[in-house]
Amino acid sequence: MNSKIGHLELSHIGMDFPTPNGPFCALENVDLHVAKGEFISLIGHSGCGKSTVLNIVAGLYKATRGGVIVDGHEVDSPGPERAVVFQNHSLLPWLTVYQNVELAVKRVFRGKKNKAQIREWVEQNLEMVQLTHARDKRPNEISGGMKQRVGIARALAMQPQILLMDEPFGALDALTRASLQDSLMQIQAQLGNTVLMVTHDVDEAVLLSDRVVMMSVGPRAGIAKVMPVELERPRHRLELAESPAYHHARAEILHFLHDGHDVASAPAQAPGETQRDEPADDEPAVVDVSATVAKDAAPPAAASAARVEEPRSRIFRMRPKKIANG
Ligand SMILES: Nc1ncnc2c1ncn2[C@@H]1O[C@H](COP(=O)(O)OP(=O)(O)OP(=O)(O)O)[C@@H](O)[C@H]1O
Repeated sequence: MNSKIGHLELSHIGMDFPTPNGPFCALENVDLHVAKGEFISLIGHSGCGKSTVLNIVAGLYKATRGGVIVDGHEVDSPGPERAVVFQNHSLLPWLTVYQNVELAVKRVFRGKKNKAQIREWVEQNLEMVQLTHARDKRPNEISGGMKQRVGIARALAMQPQILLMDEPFGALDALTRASLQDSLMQIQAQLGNTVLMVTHDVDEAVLLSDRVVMMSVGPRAGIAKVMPVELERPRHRLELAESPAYHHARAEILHFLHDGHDVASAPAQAPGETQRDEPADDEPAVVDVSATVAKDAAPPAAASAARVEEPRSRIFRMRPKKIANG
């Protein structure tokens, strides 16, 4: 990998989604500079626009305003320098573990690696996520954690300068999640990829990130706060459980989420736009509130996963979004 590349810039990004009631402004003025090799987590209440930001950076969505710049060049479509890992691992079910990784490697390195080099590279990446023993199994024969490791191996095998992860460990049990988080920290330390990860997990954000980017609640969501995580690397979760700096960082995020950063922080509605913080008559409203975040705001002594499921403040979500397939 070229060690000088991987700088990512989100410049004044705005995103309007068309809806039957007019455009819905999901994001407004999202600005972020990510240095090469930096690990950034995006955190915020459900529906605030985290995945939209990630999909725009991946080139799966095109921003309505502003744009994404990678190493000085604007990008608005997917590219091999930006690999995506989704929560649902999106493997091809008829291919083996080996073949799923091989397919991506062949696409990226066609004409640059010969057959033997491709084989060696696929094997090396499977070894990195400790899946050599399962190389000939198909996705339906392996566990969720293993599938997610295949997705990570496949993404890393493309040698992306930028790794984009949308809740990559969200569907896994706590032990598998912890083990994959540790592997990711080791791999990233080794390869120096720039990482942008969406998560709901406060502990995960603090453990893995150099900076945690906290988003306001939409519509017109944006970056409300950026918190540097000043914990030395390599990081070890058991040692962090004793670290006041770790608990301080964790508490800062929990307070941010608990305090709610919603429409109050949004500018006035633009002419011709439909305000979408109230549901249309035909739209099922997901209303929540309450205790879930408050529960997480308890003293973090256990240092276990604190997932923020729903906002404290009353919000309405739009109808189910389309799923982006990478
Ligand atoms: N394709 C789409 N069409 C219309 N609205 C969309 C679309 N995709 C997302 N939205 C809306 O944009 C807002 C941001 O959605 P997004 O999925 O980015 O939020 P999120 O923070 O990732 O949510 P979660 O944490 O629940 O996954 C939401 O109100 C959502 O309903």
